[in-house]
Amino acid sequence: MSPRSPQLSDTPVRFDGTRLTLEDVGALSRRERPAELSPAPAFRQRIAKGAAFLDRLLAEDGVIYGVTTGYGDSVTVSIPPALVAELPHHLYTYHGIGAGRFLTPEETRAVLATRLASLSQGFSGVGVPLLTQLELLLKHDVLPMIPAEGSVGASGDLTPLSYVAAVLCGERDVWHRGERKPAAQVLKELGIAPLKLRPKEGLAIMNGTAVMTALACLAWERAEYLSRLSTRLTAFNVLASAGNAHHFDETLFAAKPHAGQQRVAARLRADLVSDRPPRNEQRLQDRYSLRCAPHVIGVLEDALPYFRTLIENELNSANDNPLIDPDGERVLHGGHFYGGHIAFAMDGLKNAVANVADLLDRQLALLVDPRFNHGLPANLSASTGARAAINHGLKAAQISVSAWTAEALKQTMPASVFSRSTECHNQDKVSMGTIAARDCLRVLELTEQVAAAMLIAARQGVTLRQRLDADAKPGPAMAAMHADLEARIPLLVEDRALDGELQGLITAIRRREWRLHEA
Ligand SMILES: N[C@@H](Cc1ccc(O)cc1)C(=O)O
Repeated sequence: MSPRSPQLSDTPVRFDGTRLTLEDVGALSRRERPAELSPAPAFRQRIAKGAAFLDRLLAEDGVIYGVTTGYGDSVTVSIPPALVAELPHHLYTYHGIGAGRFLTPEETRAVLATRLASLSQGFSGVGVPLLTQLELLLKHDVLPMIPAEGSVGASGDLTPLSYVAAVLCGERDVWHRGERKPAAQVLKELGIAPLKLRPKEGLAIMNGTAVMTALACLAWERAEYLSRLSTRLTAFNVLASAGNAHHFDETLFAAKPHAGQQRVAARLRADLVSDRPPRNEQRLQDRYSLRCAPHVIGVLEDALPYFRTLIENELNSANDNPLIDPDGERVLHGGHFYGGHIAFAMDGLKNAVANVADLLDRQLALLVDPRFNHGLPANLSASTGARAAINHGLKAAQISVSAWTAEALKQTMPASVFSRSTECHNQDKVSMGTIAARDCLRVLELTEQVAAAMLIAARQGVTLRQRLDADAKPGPAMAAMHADLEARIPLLVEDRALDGELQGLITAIRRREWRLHEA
């Protein structure tokens, strides 16, 4: 089985207000495709029209929230005309209080793309130069250093996005060509003039859901792959532990009409070539972690399309405040920066993924235990004879899997229920969507570790089963994957440290190197 190469393509992801997919964001985040702001005159005119309307309104002495007033609860403070131009720069300046880890380069590119998608809707009253500046950051891979913590997710992601706003204006630090540098220096080297924000542009950049939505796009792709991978791993575990393929019978699953669950069962049938599976003489019904695998993975599989809709609707939304209607020439004051849908999607996704980690952990517990694995050696050690006594096989790998699973399960507390009133009670109900998205990424990371260890167990367990039973044969796709695993991981006979191999497998999972049940 040859590893899948990155899906590089010259076809740009075009920003013109038409619908983007989360795969578009994923491709931009990995630099598999370039970004392009549409040059179409109609698109650019529409953007310019909103900005021109805002200028006119301002000249006619209109009162516009966040342009001629203070921010948030300070809406009652009027800004003297002479200071209006300085206001947007104050917004990002006082929000420069983020903390925690920095977003990764991939996450940061996804944030830039997601903000550009929102502003390209043409409802934010920004000028074309702001959009062009975001496009340039993506093009030249100039990545604002964005601290991950400090957003309540319902004035959008104000504090983390202040780092984007500041960099567009040549302030704070960026990650560029593998180094942290001052934004001013990098923009200068690239011949990019720092932006001077127009009225409302600070709010347009910051008062939205781009950080949580970007993280959600990346999380969804990882979860989708884990759904397929955990199905394949289950098939390996059924084969290795001489379990029953008849638990995944087509008629059985037709009687319970969850489409995703049915899909998982069909994938297991294909892997286990079990149209008419033999009855296992050792045990008529397997334990739940095998028998109910479609019922656990199926929850994730059934939730994914719904979560995709939520994430992509947010991605393709104007989510700042106020919105500027360029056609109706109205300023629409609302609360589209509220990230409730992403919060719900990420709280739900982390729960479904952590349940899969738990399922795999239980499967491994059965597989390494000679009381449950139907004839395989303890800890799947392949060592025989006198040396068998000192070799411990996958004992520590299984303990690690238990630790990672416990940590994943611990992250599943919903973030959205921890709303608290903040900012002088202007933001008195907030989404916590960014925290939910970060939790979800952590759960994914831990579950990928679990899955990587399970790949080692699958390689070992299937080889050992086939030594006992030459008829234990998987379907062709699964056989090819086992051969690939044999090439990657030498059979564990004498004890060795497995961390290097584990890391290699984690990387392979992140790169989605195995094609799994693709149509
Ligand atoms: N999201 C707030 C705006 C806001 C911006 C910056 C803040 O520091 C606080 C609040 C609103 O539109 O009501």
